[in-house]
Amino acid sequence: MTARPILTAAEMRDAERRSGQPERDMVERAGLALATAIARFTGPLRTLVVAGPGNNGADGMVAARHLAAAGWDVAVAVAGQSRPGSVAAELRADWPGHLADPAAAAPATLVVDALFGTGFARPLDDALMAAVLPLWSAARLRVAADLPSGVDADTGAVLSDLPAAHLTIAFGALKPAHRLQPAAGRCGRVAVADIGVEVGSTLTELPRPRVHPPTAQSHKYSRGMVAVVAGAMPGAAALAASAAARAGAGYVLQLMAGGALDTHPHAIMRRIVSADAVAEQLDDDRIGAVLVGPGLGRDADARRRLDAALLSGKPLVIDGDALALLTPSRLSRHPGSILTPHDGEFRRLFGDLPGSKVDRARAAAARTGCTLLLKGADSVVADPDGRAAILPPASPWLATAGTGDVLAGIVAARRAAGDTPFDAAAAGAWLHADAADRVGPGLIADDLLTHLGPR
Ligand SMILES: NC(=O)C1=CN([C@@H]2O[C@H](COP(=O)(O)OP(=O)(O)OC[C@H]3O[C@@H](n4cnc5c(N)ncnc54)[C@H](OP(=O)(O)O)[C@@H]3O)[C@@H](O)[C@H]2O)[C@H](O)CC1
Ligand SMILES: [K+]
Repeated sequence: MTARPILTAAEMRDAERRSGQPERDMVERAGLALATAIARFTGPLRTLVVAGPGNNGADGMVAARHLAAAGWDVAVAVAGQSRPGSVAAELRADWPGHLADPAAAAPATLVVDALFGTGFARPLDDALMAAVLPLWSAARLRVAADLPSGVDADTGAVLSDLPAAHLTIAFGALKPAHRLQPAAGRCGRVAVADIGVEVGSTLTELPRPRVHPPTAQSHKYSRGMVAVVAGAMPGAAALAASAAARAGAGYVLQLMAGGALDTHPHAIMRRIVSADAVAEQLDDDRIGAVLVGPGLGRDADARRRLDAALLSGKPLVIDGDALALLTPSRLSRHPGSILTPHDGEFRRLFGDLPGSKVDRARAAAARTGCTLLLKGADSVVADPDGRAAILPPASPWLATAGTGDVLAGIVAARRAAGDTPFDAAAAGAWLHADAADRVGPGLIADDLLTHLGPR
C-alpha cells in the first residue's frame, strides 16, 4: 500500500505555489470539498461558519456559500481583518448576508472552524478565545477546515485549548498535526480532500506492511531466526521472544541469565548461559537479528551481555534497559541498528532536542546512523537518510506494561526476515497497533501475542 505523504505548512505552501494554480481556484476546491464532506457527515443542520482573515477563512466562506445554496440555515462570523485584495476579502465582500462578530454570533448545532489553518502563528488572544469557546462548546458537531484552530501544524502542539473537532478535512495532504499528539487528538476523524495540488514528502503516514506468508519452500531458518539476549527479568524477554515467534520468525532463541526454562510457549528455545557464553551463542550464521534490552537489567552482568550483543555483528534491535546503558556515541559505532525508545528513554539518551517529534527522531537517527522507532501514542520511525513516518492514532490501551517488549519482538522478527531497518521498524509499529485494535479495550501485553497473525 502506498504511504500517504505528510507535509509541513511550508512544504504545503510550496506545493501550492508549484502547482501554478490561481489561489482562488484552490480555495474554491477546498471550500467545495469541505461543504461536500460536511453534507455527507451530518445532513442539514443549523450551521455557523467561523471564518478567519486568511485562506482558511476563505475556504470556510466558500463552504458557507455552497451549504446556503443547498438550502441550509447558515450564519457566518468573521474574525480579524482580511488583507485588501486577498481572496478572503473578496469572498467576504461577496457574502450576501450579515457577517457577525464572533462575540455576537448565536451558537449553532454545527460549527465549521475556518478560523486558522496552516497560517496559525500564535495563541488566540483572550478576546477571541472568550468569543469562540462558547460557540465551540455549544455546538453538537464541530468540523475543522484543514486543521482545528489552536494547533501548530508542524509540531502538533496545542497553543489554544478549544474543544476537539469531530471531523477535520485536510486540504491537499495530511500535516504533522493530524498525526502528532496532542493535536491529533483534537482532529476527530480526518479525511484528505484533493485540491488538485501534487504532493510528495520524505515524511509519510505509516502504511499497512506487506505480510509474506511462508511458501512451500520455506523452512524455519529461512523465515528468520531471532536471538533475544535477556537478563535479570525473564518475563519481559519471554514476551519479546513470543512476539517474535508470533510475528513470523521461524526460530527464536532466548538467552537467559536465570529463571525457569520450562515455560510457555515451548516453541521457543531457551538457554541459561553466563554472560561470558553469550558471544559464543550468537556466533551462528543462521541468526538474522539480535534483540537486546527487554528484561536485560542494568547491572554489570547486563552490561557484559549487552557488549556481547553489540559485538556480534548481527542486525540489532536495541530496546529498554539496553538503551539506558548506552550513549549516542557508542550507538553510532553500530549504524544500521534499530533503536526503540519511548519519550523518557529518548530524552535520557539525546537530551531535549528542539522541534517536533519527527524532527527529534530524525536528528537522533542522523547522529547515530541508526533507525529510530520513537514510541508513544504517535510513534515515529526515522531513518538516517531522512525518511520518516508517523503511525496513525493507535489504541490508548497500549499504555500498559510489556507492550514495548512485544513491539521489540515484532520488529526483530521482521528484521530477521530480511526487512531493512526502516521497513522492520515501520512494520513492527503498524502490526503492533493493529493487534491492539483487534484485542480492544482492557488489553494486556500478552493478549497482543494471539492477535499478531495477518488478517
Ligand atoms: N495557500 C493557498 O494557496 C491555499 C490555502 N488553503 C487554506 O489556507 C490555509 C492557510 O492559509 P493562510 O492564509 O496561509 O493562513 P491561515 O488562514 O491559517 O491564517 C493566517 C491568518 O491568520 C492570522 N493569524 C494567525 N494566527 C493568529 C492568531 N493567533 N490570532 C489572530 N490572527 C492570527 C494571520 O495573521 P498574521 O498577523 O500572523 O499575518 C493571517 O492573517 C490552509 O490551512 C488551507 O485551509 C486552501 O485550502 C488552498 C489554497
Ligand atoms: K481551521
